[in-house]
Amino acid sequence: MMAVVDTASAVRARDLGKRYRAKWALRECTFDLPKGRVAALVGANGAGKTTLMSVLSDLLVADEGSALVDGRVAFVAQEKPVYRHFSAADMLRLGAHLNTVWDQERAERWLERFEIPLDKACGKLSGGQQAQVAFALAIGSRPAVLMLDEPLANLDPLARREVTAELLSEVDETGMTVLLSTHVVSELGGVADYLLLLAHGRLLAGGDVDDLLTGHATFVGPRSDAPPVPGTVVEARHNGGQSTFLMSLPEDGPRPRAGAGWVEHPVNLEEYVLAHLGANRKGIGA
Ligand SMILES: Nc1ncnc2c1ncn2[C@@H]1O[C@H](COP(=O)(O)OP(=O)(O)OP(=O)(O)O)[C@@H](O)[C@H]1O
Repeated sequence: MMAVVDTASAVRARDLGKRYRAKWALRECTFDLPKGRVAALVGANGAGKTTLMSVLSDLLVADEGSALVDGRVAFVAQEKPVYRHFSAADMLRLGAHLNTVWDQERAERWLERFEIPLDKACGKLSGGQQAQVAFALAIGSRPAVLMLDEPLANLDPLARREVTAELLSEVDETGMTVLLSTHVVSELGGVADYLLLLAHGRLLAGGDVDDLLTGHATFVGPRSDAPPVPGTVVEARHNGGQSTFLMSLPEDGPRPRAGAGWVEHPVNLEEYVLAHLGANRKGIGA
């Protein structure tokens, strides 16, 4: 992967595509991820999240398009690989040996923070604890861009909250950029400030979370086949005498207002993601 010089983007992808034999797993993927952000990569099973991260980390070669990453990348794969017979301390020694840049204190601090024993064989740690060792290794390598494939998957709810909080403070302290894939959309609020939404290998939406959410609204009112404002209906639900429309509002012109009887609500990140994924469930056809 070529390094980007003098740009505000940590990752720049242009028409990125990757196929496994004849089947495209990623197609026409274009986005700029600004530096210092925590970006959530979200999509259904098989949407192409791991493929995208693997291409950005140079583990896979793209079949079309280009990707530029600014600086060193650390990628923690879904399986959170650690050597079973190595202790956490051994893993950190390995990290120090393998990485040209290594911050032992930072890596140790992560393990201490999550009370991971340093001397126990990783094979005897729980899945969540092994994940913490893999995170500590990645953090210790002081990456410019940290990519985490399903970092929250093995963690209990409290650990999920603590890991995301720690990641935010690492971002604050180091200015690194984080790209994390997850299915735990309900816990992204206040964590991710950038969203990449994938469906069937294509990018449905990419951008600043606040911008994306501001451009959407939910309207609840009397049962109706048509929405109360112009725009694109992302999701419509009809319940008894009531209709609910989650709308993507027109980008140009003043913000539309619904007529009497309709109440407008802001859309949160989870509602946004679920509505868009639901709308694209049937497939796009690569
Ligand atoms: N090594 C491979 N060989 C063939 N097809 C593959 C391979 N890896 C992934 N695929 C296919 O590519 C598509 C994207 O897979 P990918 O693992 O990137 O999705 P994902 O969004 O990470 O899924 P999940 O949420 O289940 O981890 C899927 O259709 C998958 O079956």
